[in-house]
Amino acid sequence: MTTLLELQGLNAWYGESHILHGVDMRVGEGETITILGRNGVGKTTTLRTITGIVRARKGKLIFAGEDMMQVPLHKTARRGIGFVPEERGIFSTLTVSENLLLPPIVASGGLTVDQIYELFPNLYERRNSAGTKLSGGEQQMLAIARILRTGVRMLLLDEPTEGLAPVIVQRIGEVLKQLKERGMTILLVEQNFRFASRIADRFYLMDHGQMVSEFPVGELPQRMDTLHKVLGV
Ligand SMILES: Nc1ncnc2c1ncn2[C@@H]1O[C@H](COP(=O)(O)OP(=O)(O)OP(=O)(O)O)[C@@H](O)[C@H]1O
Repeated sequence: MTTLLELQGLNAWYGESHILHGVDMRVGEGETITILGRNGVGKTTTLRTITGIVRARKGKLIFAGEDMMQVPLHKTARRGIGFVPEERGIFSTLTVSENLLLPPIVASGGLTVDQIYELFPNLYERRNSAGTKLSGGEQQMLAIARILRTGVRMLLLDEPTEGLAPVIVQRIGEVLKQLKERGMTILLVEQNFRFASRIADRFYLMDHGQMVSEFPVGELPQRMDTLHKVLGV
């Protein structure tokens, strides 16, 4: 499998705070990877460092063969990395369809608005509703949907199921599966094992700003006891 994203010895800082202490990770083209770890170990910071939002960083960060350390923040999306942050970033005064059309197209091959509405029928029903009127689940779907239009090659998702009802979590899982079938590469930070085990090919376990283990989804059952201990869930 071709490597799409590679991190080697990645370090990152917020001011004086050293948060990532040499992260090593590889994501193959078309793979779905989940990062697990307790609160505060650096999962979100890993995603923010990959996207270039965190600039105080050192180490190797290669995306599609290109050294991303040299790419300015405003150009990272154009390289094909789409980030859905935990706070979702929906514009509350704009309608669903206006939110959808906001991010610029960065490459061909993205979904059309019609394809997006096919994938998210509830967003079609709410296309004229303002962002403020949406439920948490609808906001999460809109945050994912609007990136699909842009033609990115890789989706970074930060805890997409947090605080959502089981039926919505299931729907988001189905959408991610369909995206995977279309060849999308997905990197997910997620606490919900059950959700993650339905879509992930591999897992990385993070602790103290490093990846401490890596395993395929098939090994999840025998690792459950250790994971429960490490994650405290
Ligand atoms: N903007 C910031 N400035 C300074 N420190 C930060 C900032 N954001 C996060 N941190 C700190 O960096 C560390 C790692 O945070 P991060 O959000 O990456 O953890 P996480 O594994 O994603 O956990 P969580 O699930 O709680 O978000 C934490 O100690 C956190 O307090």
